[in-house]
Order: sequence, then structure tokens, then C-alpha cells
Amino acid sequence: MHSSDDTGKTTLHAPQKDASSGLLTVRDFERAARAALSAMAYDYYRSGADAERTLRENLRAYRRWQIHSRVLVDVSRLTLETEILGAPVSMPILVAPTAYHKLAHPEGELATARAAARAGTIFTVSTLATTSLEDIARASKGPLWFQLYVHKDRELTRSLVERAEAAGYRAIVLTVDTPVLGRRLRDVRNGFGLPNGLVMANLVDAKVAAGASGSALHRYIASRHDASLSWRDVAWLRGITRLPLLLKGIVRPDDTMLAVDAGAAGIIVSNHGARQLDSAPATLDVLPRVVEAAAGRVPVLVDGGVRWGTDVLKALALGANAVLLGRPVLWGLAAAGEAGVLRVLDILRDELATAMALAGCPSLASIDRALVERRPR
Ligand SMILES: Cc1cc2nc3c(=O)[nH]c(=O)nc-3n(C[C@H](O)[C@H](O)[C@H](O)COP(=O)(O)O)c2cc1C
Ligand SMILES: CCCCC(=O)C(=O)O
Repeated sequence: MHSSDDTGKTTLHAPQKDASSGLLTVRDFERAARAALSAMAYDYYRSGADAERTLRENLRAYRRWQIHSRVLVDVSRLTLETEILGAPVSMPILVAPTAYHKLAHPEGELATARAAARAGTIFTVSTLATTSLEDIARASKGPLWFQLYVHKDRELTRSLVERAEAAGYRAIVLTVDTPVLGRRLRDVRNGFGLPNGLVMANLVDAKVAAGASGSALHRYIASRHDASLSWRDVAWLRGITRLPLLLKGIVRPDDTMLAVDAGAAGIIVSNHGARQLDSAPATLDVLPRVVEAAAGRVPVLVDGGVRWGTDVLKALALGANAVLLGRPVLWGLAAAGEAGVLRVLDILRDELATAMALAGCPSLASIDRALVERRPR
């Protein structure tokens, strides 16, 4: 990758070492992020709902699978490039939508967008970004998707979609697992909200300031988001935009069929990083069923608990077209801004490339179901 300190230029000062250069894994980044963040911000990013059973399950599910390598396959030329809904990406690893990037770093979503563009992948911008969707689009040459939360105020919802379309976003990701907000206990105890100066930049009059007791985010969602959202609204949404629509938060085959019938262009298997329904299944566990139900009609993506390149390989072997990263990107951002996000994406890319080489898979197409088996009990 290009960085200002490998140009060979002599400077008066020793080149500033990138703050993330000693960090080798997503786990290293989480540790560095924790040191850099306020306890309130770290807790918000890290937490799952309630007892955090699903949070642990998302990670454990990956440990239940083993990779059975094919040997003596020429892996001297690996290709990780692929295409998702017509957008070429350098690898099957995308950036999931997460709220409030300025809580992690002053450059916020602009840093994330630039890093994703440099990594050659898609950044999904959250409705709850702390930078406006237009500013993000201006700052990034990379492909962007817009994640939509449907508000009770449908004109506001419509205007978000129209703004995303006008700003050049390439898809709408409708999150369907959040009629109400899950209960994240730390946020309640910490009185979670945004510090002074940070705003939800796409929603001018919205306020989630910290200060009162309980989670300000929880109160905000309860008052503004539309818990009546149903399949009928998916048809409405399809009618107001030309952009392809992905449904994010599906864990069942029957919902997959309904989504395809409703005109979804893609499915994201997700339990919202275990932040909504505790006791939801691990996403990797339900992925094969969703893939079967989709039957190749639309791409199936998955998120939740992806921390290693081998995790990506397992998800692809079980039928995913790509994975998305939530917290790992936030850890990169908190630890070192744009450079940190880029490092996290490059680490996952390198780990995936190494895993593919060692497993005898020179291309994404060569990764098949026979590559993985459940670990013997
Ligand atoms: C701090 C945080 C904020 C999130 N904000 C959003 C959001 O605004 N919209 C959304 O659809 N999903 C949101 N998610 C869920 C992510 O898109 C994704 O599903 C999840 O983080 C994937 O799991 P992982 O963090 O284990 O990679 C959020 C997740 C986290 C951790
Ligand atoms: C409606 C949810 C607000 C942000 C979010 O998705 C999260 O904190 O998980």
C-alpha cells in the first residue's frame, strides 16, 4: 500500500510512524481502541444486548468449523477481486454500517470512507452517521451504499433515500432487525448519548445528547423509528428509488423467500452484531439455510463475528458472496483514524489471501462447501 513514509524522500524529521504499524490482528486493534476511547464509547461499540449470549455465539460459530486444505494446487496467482451488485471490489470484505464514527475519531466517517476507497471496497454509510451523506460522498471516490432506518416521518425517510440517490450511492441497505432498540445494559448504566458537538448529521433536528439517565439512543429510537415497518413498506421503498435494495438482518429461509419476492436485490444475514435480540442464532449457523432459500437469485452477504481471514474463508465456503465488518472497522478508526481502518482492511485481506493459498484455493470460485467441515465433538 502507498504511504507517505515509503517514498524514500529525506525529511528533516524522522518520518512519523503510523500509530497502527505494530498491530497485527483485529484483536490488537481492539486493545488499542479500548485504550484510545472513553469508557462510554468503548462500551457502546463493544456491547451486545442483554446477557450477550449471541455476541459470544457469533464468534464461537466460526470456531466450530475447520478447513480441509487441498494440496498441490497452484496458488502462485491468487485473485480476491469480485463484483457485488455490479460494483467491482478488491476483495469479498465490505464495511458494515455503524453509527457515530466521530465518537471513535475526529475525522469520523470521512476517514472510514477514504480508507474503504483506498482498500477498493464498499463502505455502507449509516443513517446515524455523524457526517452528512453528501459530505461523505464528496470525500470518497469509492463505492458507497446507504443504510436506511425507516422513520415514522415517511417524508424524512423518502428524503434520505432521494439524497442518497442524488449523491451517487449505489444501493440502499434497509435494516429490518430494529423495530425497537435492543437493551444494551452498559449504555443504560452509562447514560449513553453523544457528547457535545457531535450530531446525527443526516437528521438535522435529532438529538441524542448524553446527560440524562438511561440510554439517550434508546429513547431516540423509540420516539422516531417506525416499529410498524412491514413487508408492505418494502414495496413502498422499491417504488421510490431506482437503487437496488438489500435487506439487512435476515436469519430465516422463509424471510429470504419473502425478500426475494418483494424485489430485494440482496440479502444480508445479520443479527446486528448481537445488539438486538439476545438468543438470536449465530449468523454463520443460519447462513447455509438462507443461501439455499436464495437459490442463487440474489447475492447473500453475512456479518457478525468476522475477525480473521479464516472466518471469511469459512463464510464463503458456506455460501456467502461476501462478508461485512462492523466492530473491526471501528477499532481501526479509534486506534489510528484512516490509516487504522486501512490497516484493518489490509490485515483481513492478507489473512484471507494466506488462508486461500494454504487451503488450495487460487480463486473465490474455487472455495466450495467441501472445503469446510464441522469440528468433531
Ligand atoms: C457500534 C455499532 C453501531 C452500529 N450501527 C448500525 C447502524 O447504524 N445501522 C445498522 O444497520 N447496523 C448497525 N450496526 C450493526 C452492523 O452493521 C453489523 O451488523 C455488526 O456490527 C456486525 O457484527 P460485528 O460487529 O461483529 O462485525 C452497528 C453495530 C455496532 C457495533
Ligand atoms: C437504531 C440503532 C442505532 C445504531 C445502531 O444500529 C446500534 O447501535 O446498533
